[in-house]
Parts: sequence; structure tokens; C-alpha cells
Amino acid sequence: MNAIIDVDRLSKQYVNGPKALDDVSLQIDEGEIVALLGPNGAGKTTLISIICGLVVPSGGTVRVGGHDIRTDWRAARKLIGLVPQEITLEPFETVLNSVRFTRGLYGAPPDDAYLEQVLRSLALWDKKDAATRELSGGMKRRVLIAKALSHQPKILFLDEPTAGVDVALRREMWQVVEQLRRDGVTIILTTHYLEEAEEMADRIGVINHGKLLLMQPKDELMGEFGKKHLTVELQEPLDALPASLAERGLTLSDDRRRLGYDYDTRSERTGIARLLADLAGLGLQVRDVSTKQSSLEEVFMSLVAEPDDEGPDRDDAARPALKEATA
Ligand SMILES: Nc1ncnc2c1ncn2[C@@H]1O[C@H](COP(=O)(O)OP(=O)(O)OP(=O)(O)O)[C@@H](O)[C@H]1O
Repeated sequence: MNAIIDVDRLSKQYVNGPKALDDVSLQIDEGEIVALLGPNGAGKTTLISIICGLVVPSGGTVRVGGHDIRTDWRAARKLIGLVPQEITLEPFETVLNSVRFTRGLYGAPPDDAYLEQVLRSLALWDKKDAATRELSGGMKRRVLIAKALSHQPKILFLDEPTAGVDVALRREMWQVVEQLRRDGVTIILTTHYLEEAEEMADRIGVINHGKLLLMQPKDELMGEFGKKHLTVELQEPLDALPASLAERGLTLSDDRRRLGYDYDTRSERTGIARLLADLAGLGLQVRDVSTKQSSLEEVFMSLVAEPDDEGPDRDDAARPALKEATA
């Protein structure tokens, strides 16, 4: 599949400021959802702003849909919609007029049928004549998305879409993104919340100090670094945990009916087959067995906790980012 976004050796040195991006390369395929994680000041907004043509890079190239963002910026920008971090709406304007206005700014001809479709998909159609100041926070964010989609872009950037919003609103945003995914929109979002990246993204990138530390499919990332927790439910409760099991790191639940065992999916032998054989040898009858994959947050924390395991790219520079991103 061809990359819809191709970033090659991008760097940005702000005048009298820091090197906000340092030799960043990445490709994003059409229809993908990519989450960019990193602490404050990592360079996420700078990266998005360059791709969107709002900030001029110091070096490197960016192609959007095959168009160079510097030499062919008009064609590149048409493909992009940006939902900014801050809510910026004209308070006295109606929802429909705000969206129409943005479409006009992109030089797209009026198309109320399309805008109706966008507003309906964002559950805003019955608010089309309301002034934006009358809307709830969640609705205002959805209006920002409608504005970003008003000129039918293929790519949508969401800069911290759920910063400072409550849990219900966050889930609502996730549903909106899921709908956009079904519509085939390519989405790049920045977030501080690992949970959010885990919920939505196909691939996850981690940025810190202007460097892209990793960019991997979410499932691969979790499979590669993930730990699993095995729960063995016993037919009969145990009086106490047998010493041989305690030595192997097993735990016994308070109700003494379940054994817990953490294992690493990276190791060649997880020891589970042997463990189950040993339980049989001890005369323990197993009622059920289940496993749980660790969350991305746990994956990152395990990266943070194992300083000697990783190569230089994921070395100490990564750890503060991951730590802060999980805070
Ligand atoms: N216009 C600017 N002039 C000078 N320095 C800037 C400018 N914009 C950003 N920076 C600096 O560049 C670095 C990267 O900032 P950027 O906003 O890209 O980070 P971020 O990862 O998006 O952070 P946040 O999560 O806080 O939005 C920071 O040190 C920031 O202070």
C-alpha cells in the first residue's frame, strides 16, 4: 500500500529555541490510525504543524498524497483536516454556518448535502441552527471535527482530542474516531493517554526530545514487550500455597481458589505446560484457565523498568517520555 504521508529526515530548529524535531522519518498508510505519544514539549505538535503546512521545517521533506508540502502545498493541504487542541469557534455563529465557512476557506464549492452528512455522522444535525456558544463541551469538540472534515480531507489530525475532558466525553470521542475509521479517513492523533492510544491506534509512535523513538503496530508492540497473567481456577480451595509453587512465583488468591502466574511472552519458554503438569502431579484439579494480556501502560512501565534490555534507540532518552506519558 502506498504511504499517504511520507516524512523523510525531518528536522526543526526554532529560532532562539530548541531543536524541536531531529531527523524524523515515518510513513503512514491510507486508512491507518496512528497515535503519537510523548510528554509535553516532545515535538508532537511541531511534527503535525509541519505536515499541515503551518510551520516551516529546517530540513527534510514531507509528501502528502504524493505532493511535496513545500512545492505543491495547495494540493497537499486539500487532503488534510486539522482539529486543534484549543476550542476555537465563533461563539455567535451557528453550527452549520461555521462549517460552511471553513469549507469556503479551503476554496471548496458549497455542498450542503455533504455538510449535512458530516453533521449527521457527528450527531450534530439537530444543532445545526444553534449558536456554537450554546453547545456543551463535547458538542463543541465535535463541531471542530466537522469543520476539519468540511472540505472532504483524506487525512485528519487530532491534536490531543481529549485533553482535559471527562471520561464520558473521551469515550464519545473514541466512538467518533471509530466511525471515521469506518469511513476510511486516515487519522493521526497526539495524546498523553496511553489508554487512548491502546483503544484507537493501529500503530503507536513515541516521540521525545524531537526524536521518534519507536513506531510500531500496537499489537506487535504489546506482543513484543507484553507480559501475560495466567489465572488457574481450582476445583477445590487450597489450605495453603504449596512451597514448590510459591518458589516459582505463583500467588494464591484470598479465596484460595485461584492461582496467579505472571509470565513473559518474549521468553522462549513460558513454562505454562510444565506448570500445568506439576499441578496435576500435586493432585490439584484445574477447573478453568485464563490469560490476560498486559495493557499498553504496563508494557511501557516494563520498558521503563528494564534498563539493560533495549538498544540505544529505546534507551534512557525514551524512559522519561514513557514515564511521563504514563503519569
Ligand atoms: N514557535 C515556537 N518557537 C520556539 N520554540 C517552540 C515553538 N513552538 C514550540 N517550541 C518548542 O519546541 C519544543 C517542541 O514543542 P511541541 O509543541 O512540538 O511539543 P509537543 O510534543 O506538542 O508538546 P505538548 O504535549 O505540550 O503539546 C518545545 O520545547 C517547545 O517549547
